[in-house]
Amino acid sequence: LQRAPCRYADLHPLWQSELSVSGGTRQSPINIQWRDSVYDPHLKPLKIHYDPTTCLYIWNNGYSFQVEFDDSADKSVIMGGPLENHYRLKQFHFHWGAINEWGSEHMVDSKVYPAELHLVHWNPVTSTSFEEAIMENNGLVVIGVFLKLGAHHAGLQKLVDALPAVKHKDTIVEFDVFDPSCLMPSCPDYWTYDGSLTTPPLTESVTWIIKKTPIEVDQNQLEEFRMLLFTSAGEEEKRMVDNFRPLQPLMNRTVRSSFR
Ligand SMILES: COc1ccc2c(ccc[n+]2C(=O)c2ccc(S(N)(=O)=O)cc2)c1
Ligand SMILES: [Zn+2]
Repeated sequence: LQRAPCRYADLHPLWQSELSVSGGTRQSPINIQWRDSVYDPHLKPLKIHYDPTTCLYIWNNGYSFQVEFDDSADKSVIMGGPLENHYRLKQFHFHWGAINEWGSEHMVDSKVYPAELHLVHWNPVTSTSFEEAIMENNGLVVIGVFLKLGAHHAGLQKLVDALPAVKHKDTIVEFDVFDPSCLMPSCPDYWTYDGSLTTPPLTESVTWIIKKTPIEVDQNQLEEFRMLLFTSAGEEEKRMVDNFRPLQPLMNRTVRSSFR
């Protein structure tokens, strides 16, 4: 199913500036062709250790809602998989569509999901801060998890219940204890490839780890995402939907899989 015609003029200002990054050779998102991915037996299982007390707050940054974590120590970290060392969790956010027929950034054999979760981590060994890591070659690791329409997701509901408090751009609400591991599918299988941020500054600093198995969320939960606004209080309301970047060319890249 092709995506809705994506007229750049309709795009949120954030994306209007980027029709393509001049000279980009490893841009994201991409369509993962399962049969072209290469099984790599050297890929280790991904190890995730998130400390729920490092969760700080939720905020609406004008292109998604984002949950920020205290990344001042190695408390919420990932390691293993394709990674040389551990990476610290900085934030997670989502991308979604106006309707269930589209919304994810990555696709699998051209299959698009209604939403996609991104857990953003940075390399504290090669960088002293997230902001610095954004500019480093492999400064960031983003874990992508597809959301599909299905059963109610109890763990996600705690997030959904807080969304009305961050309806408008630049609003924030405290979010004390939350373990994002509850948003990970139990299946360990993933694809991995070298890519970029999918919003400006679009820097080519991301090792992507895309989980093969989606998590299930129900219709009401997706509709709560769609109640958020791109706009600040007092501005003419623009619903926060279709905050995904169009597919980017694979160019000279191979997608590796952790599974046969
Ligand atoms: C230097 O100025 C910056 C730096 C980073 C910014 C940003 C604006 C939005 C998101 N970020 C991000 O950190 C960011 C952007 C995209 C993604 S994504 N969708 O996971 O590729 C993750 C994180 C501006
Ligand atoms: Zn994202």
